[in-house]
Amino acid sequence: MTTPLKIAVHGAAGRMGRRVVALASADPSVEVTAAIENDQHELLGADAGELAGVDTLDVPLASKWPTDVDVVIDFSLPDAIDRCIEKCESHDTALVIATTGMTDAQVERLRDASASIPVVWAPSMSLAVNLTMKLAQQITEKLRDVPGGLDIEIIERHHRFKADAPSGTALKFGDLIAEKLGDDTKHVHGREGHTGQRTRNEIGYHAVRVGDNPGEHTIVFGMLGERIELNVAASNRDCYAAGAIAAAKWLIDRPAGMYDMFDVLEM
Ligand SMILES: NC(=O)C1=CN([C@@H]2O[C@H](COP(=O)(O)OP(=O)(O)OC[C@H]3O[C@@H](n4cnc5c(N)ncnc54)[C@H](OP(=O)(O)O)[C@@H]3O)[C@@H](O)[C@H]2O)C=CC1
Ligand SMILES: O=C(O)C1=N[C@H](C(=O)O)C[C@H](O)C1
Repeated sequence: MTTPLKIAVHGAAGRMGRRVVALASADPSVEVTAAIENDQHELLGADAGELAGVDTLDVPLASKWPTDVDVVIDFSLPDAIDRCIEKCESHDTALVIATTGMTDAQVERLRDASASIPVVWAPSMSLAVNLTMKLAQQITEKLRDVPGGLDIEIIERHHRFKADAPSGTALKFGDLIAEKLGDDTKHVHGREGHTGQRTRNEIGYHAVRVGDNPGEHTIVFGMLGERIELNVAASNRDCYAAGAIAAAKWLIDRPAGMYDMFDVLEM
């Protein structure tokens, strides 16, 4: 039997961190060896397995950076990202980064780090979401020049606790669609007041925050006379956690570089 992959979960007490710990603890090919949290967290010292609702793992929630780790899986906050990148770089540890809402400077920093460590960065680790992104690109390509014009709007729905808007996934859908629409695409966030008619080259974004929705994206392709709507909705967070663990396993054999879930899923 091969040695399990040693994983550290960054943001381990969060909604996503707990699901990564739970799924990883049921997978014999990986082992959670560290659970990282901020140094003020009220649950520091608690067992990561118990927090995740599974067996005791003898892995305490800690803020100190671990040394003996193969891959860090991050689901945290933009404020926590700089340290995470710096530590992975200095410890030569592969990094799966799932946090959304990073600044442009943080993305640049991540790209710099990927010169020396392998990184998977994706706003959605879900297989279904990534497949839907490809479908959205295909539909855009086919309908782009339809007589009467094509209007594309992105509606995302998430739980009331989400801190960033629009979702990282909605923004990625928009970027991928814009690649097919052309360079003059405008990204318009919500509408209010006397906006005038919709222009031809815009993508509209609408962020809905309701209850405990774990993530839903609808891409509307509106034409004169008919409409397509692509909808992809999570019913729980395990699609993201499973995708992140798959990314960690895939990443361990890769050279330094910046990868995404299209690479992991071979799409
Ligand atoms: N790519 C993907 O597939 C997905 C991405 N996400 C993204 O993942 C991120 C986390 O989501 P979610 O789990 O719902 O959020 P939570 O707020 O539930 O979890 C974030 C965790 O990170 C912790 N944290 C804060 N600061 C630090 C630090 N310095 N070091 C380590 N941990 C820290 C938080 O602690 P505290 O509570 O004390 O602040 C919290 O426990 C979001 O950006 C979200 O958009 C979510 C789902 C899927
Ligand atoms: O915060 C969340 O919950 C999610 N965030 C990610 C995003 O911003 O795209 C992914 C998923 O939709 C859940």
